[in-house]
Amino acid sequence: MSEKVFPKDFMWGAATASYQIEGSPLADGAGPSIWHKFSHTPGNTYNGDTGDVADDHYNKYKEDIALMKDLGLNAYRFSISWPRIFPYGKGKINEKGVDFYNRLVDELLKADITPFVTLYHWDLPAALQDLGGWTNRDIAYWYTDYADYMFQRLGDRVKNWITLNEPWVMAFVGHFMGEHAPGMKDLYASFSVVHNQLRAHSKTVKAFREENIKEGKIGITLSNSSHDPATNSQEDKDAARLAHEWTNYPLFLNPIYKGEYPSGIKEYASEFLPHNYENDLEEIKEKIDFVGINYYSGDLVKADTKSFLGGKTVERGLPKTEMGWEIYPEGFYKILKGVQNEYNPKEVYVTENGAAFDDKVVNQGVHDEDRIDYLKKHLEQALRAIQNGVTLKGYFVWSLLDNFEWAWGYSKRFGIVYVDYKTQKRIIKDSGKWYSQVIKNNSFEF
Ligand SMILES: N=[N+]=NCCCCNC(=O)[C@@H]1[C@H]2[C@H](O)[C@@H](O)[C@H](O)[C@@H](CO)[C@@H]12
Repeated sequence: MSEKVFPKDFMWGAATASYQIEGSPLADGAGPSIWHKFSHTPGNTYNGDTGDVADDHYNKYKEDIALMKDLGLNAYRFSISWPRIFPYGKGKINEKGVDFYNRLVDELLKADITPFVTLYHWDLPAALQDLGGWTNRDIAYWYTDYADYMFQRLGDRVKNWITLNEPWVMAFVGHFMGEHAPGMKDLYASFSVVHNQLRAHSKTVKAFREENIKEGKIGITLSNSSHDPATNSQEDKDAARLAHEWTNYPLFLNPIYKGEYPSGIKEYASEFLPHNYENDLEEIKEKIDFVGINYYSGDLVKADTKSFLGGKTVERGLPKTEMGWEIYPEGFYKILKGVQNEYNPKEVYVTENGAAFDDKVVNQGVHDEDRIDYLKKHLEQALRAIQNGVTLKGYFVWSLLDNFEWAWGYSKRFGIVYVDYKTQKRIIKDSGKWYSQVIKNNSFEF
């Protein structure tokens, strides 16, 4: 393999999420999600932005799939909105909700685009939050019933499934920092949410195996930031390792692959884990087919007794994206290589990588050289990882379209396609044209 070309059959895609792009959150019998309620609660999002319209993808999906085809994508990662299927989370089924995803999948297959379906990308049915949401142990059953129903309805055409998107962010940003739905600030709740997501994930993997979906594969998508010690001191090294075990893939892959939480979590955070959590570990240890890795940035960690798990992040002084995240492509390699070394997964997919920049339309175009530079530098590290033994099979850029960036609303643009929210017009950015060339050449050099 030449040093700049990706393996033959490497998968090139783009990723999105239901609440961030679809709009029409309550259309055709759908129930409200916790993000519908959170964004409609004053003060929770920038400018009071909500997902009521977003990219209007619920109505414009055919146009957007034609865009994906123009770009030459051979895969597309999207999420299903649970409350469109089960408006109250369980019980009554909303056929019109199922019908939307049936039409979406059929249109993708017509365009020769492989669907990668995320079953949960944070939009929990609000009715389940009223019962405690992810802090209620019974959610493992409610979620598995929902997932199994989707396997039955779409499994004949959808072969690649992701159980959960970024369970760490949902657990801690949503239940400890309070900046995401459901807006809780309770460390004990956060660790219960970690544990119940793992229980739900593994029960669902078991149900998936029983559905016996021909050539079906199932995995999980995890958020990661590359944490390096601020100095060579033992305190900083220990703090960086703990930050890694807590916020990155080990918190979930250790239980899934090894049947136990990372040693640092057991040593320094066991008081926050649910009572008798050990009784669930055997069941959580359920084989998966691939690991999904999300990566955006890296940071330095400095020992700090006042911070949770004794470490605080400090900056390197590197250039930043519009999110204020430092651009650290080497960290991408470290995370990918680390997953392979520690768990040796059969397959790895980059399920999200991308950046927000201050995109402007100039002469009907968006000349986002900064995003091209970011993507190129990260793809170089992804190829380096493959050349060093990482079983990386595909890459999904975040995101296809500018979209609702959670608490930041529409103020941050991650798309390779610009969305004019006043007119809903799409404009392929220079980065989208560049990415289209990457796919055509299977290389970032052409
Ligand atoms: N470990 N750790 N990390 C904390 C760092 C979290 C950084 N933000 C993300 O990962 C979210 C992910 C989300 O899937 C998508 O829905 C968001 O739109 C993107 C962009 O924000 C990214």
